[in-house]
Amino acid sequence: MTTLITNIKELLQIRDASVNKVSGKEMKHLPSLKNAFLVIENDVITDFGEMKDLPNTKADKQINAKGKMVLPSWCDSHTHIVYAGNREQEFVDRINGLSYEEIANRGGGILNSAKTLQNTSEDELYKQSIIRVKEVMKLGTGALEIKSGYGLTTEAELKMLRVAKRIEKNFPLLVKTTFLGAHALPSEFKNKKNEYLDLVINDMLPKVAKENLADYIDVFCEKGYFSLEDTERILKAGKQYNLIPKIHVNQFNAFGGVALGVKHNALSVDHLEELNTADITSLKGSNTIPVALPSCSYFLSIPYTPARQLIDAGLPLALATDYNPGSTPSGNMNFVVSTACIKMKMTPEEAINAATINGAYAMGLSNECGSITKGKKANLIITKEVPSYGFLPYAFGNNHIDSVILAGKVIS
Ligand SMILES: N=CN[C@@H](CCC(=O)O)C(=O)O
Ligand SMILES: [Zn+2]
Repeated sequence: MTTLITNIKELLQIRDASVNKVSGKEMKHLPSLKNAFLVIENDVITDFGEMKDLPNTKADKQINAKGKMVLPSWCDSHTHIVYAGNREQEFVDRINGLSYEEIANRGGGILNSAKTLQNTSEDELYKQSIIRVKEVMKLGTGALEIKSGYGLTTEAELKMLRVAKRIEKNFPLLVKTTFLGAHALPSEFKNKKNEYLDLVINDMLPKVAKENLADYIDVFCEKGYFSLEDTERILKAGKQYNLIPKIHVNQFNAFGGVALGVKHNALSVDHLEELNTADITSLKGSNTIPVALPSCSYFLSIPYTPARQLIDAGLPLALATDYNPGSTPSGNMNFVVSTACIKMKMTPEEAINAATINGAYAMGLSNECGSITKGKKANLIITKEVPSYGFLPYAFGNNHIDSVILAGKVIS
């Protein structure tokens, strides 16, 4: 099956296959072609160029993108999209003055979601989760990292990851899965943190690995959750099963989580709302990419990750949603890109780079998606008629997507 897209006003994010991420000043550039065509064979991009060089291709399907932009679909490298129920009541509690921390200390927060999920069947969890998956696909997401961490028992953690694997199998998205058994300390283990870590390491982890349920390992490294020592124990245990770290650090406190991630060759360190000079220094020269989650900052009214400091220090930066019921009940990457420009002073070029090629890197998918490159998956966004690509983050909150192509097929 050959699909030909013609008359593209501007084809964005054209990259050579050798580019796996962009850093520092390079993030200001978004290579593009004006008045372009693109050819898809089955699910892969096979050719593109300027309309004047359009080959005599026999296409089964032709799409006229006159006045429209085409760009790679969003790569959302940090989500908790598999969850049960919601935490709308906590949202109202916060409006009425309670803090995120106070709610968690009362047994709300992650433990609240875990209780709901433990009492939800695998089929029901799948049913609830795919509503969100279908919604984010329509919003232009073509690659999704999915974490466990709302199970907190062996059975429930495995249930979450099996649901994530079913999503991978049944949808045209690229999916990577992450085991986050150390997301919060269940109340049964109060004052017995080491016993819970033993359970994560000696029971959950071997079972996750045996069923091949995870690509990455994550820990919520934060005061009141898991310390540097706890995090290191988990990362070392994950290494025995070839699970690469992708960790939650510096959401509320900066105390060395970034350097620890770098030391353990983390693929990414995520959140970073609190960041100090030592954190930036430790990232320099490493293969670890920082990931910012602006929708979380927006929803919780906490600081935004200092994107300018990171990029101006020559580092790469990725953007993701953090879609979850507590701190970010939204999986809209378009909103993330706009918010990064508006609140984090990223340029449209930087934000689009961060949400595509760098997002793909942050989930180990740079060979498969994140740019318009021959041989990469045909996961694309076709915008409505817009004056320029900068209009996408500028006219925030509006839907600029005309259609989404995933694995070579128009899905909406
Ligand atoms: N910070 C840790 N985990 C999630 C949210 C947890 C929750 O409130 O459910 C996050 O990334 O924000
Ligand atoms: Zn998260």
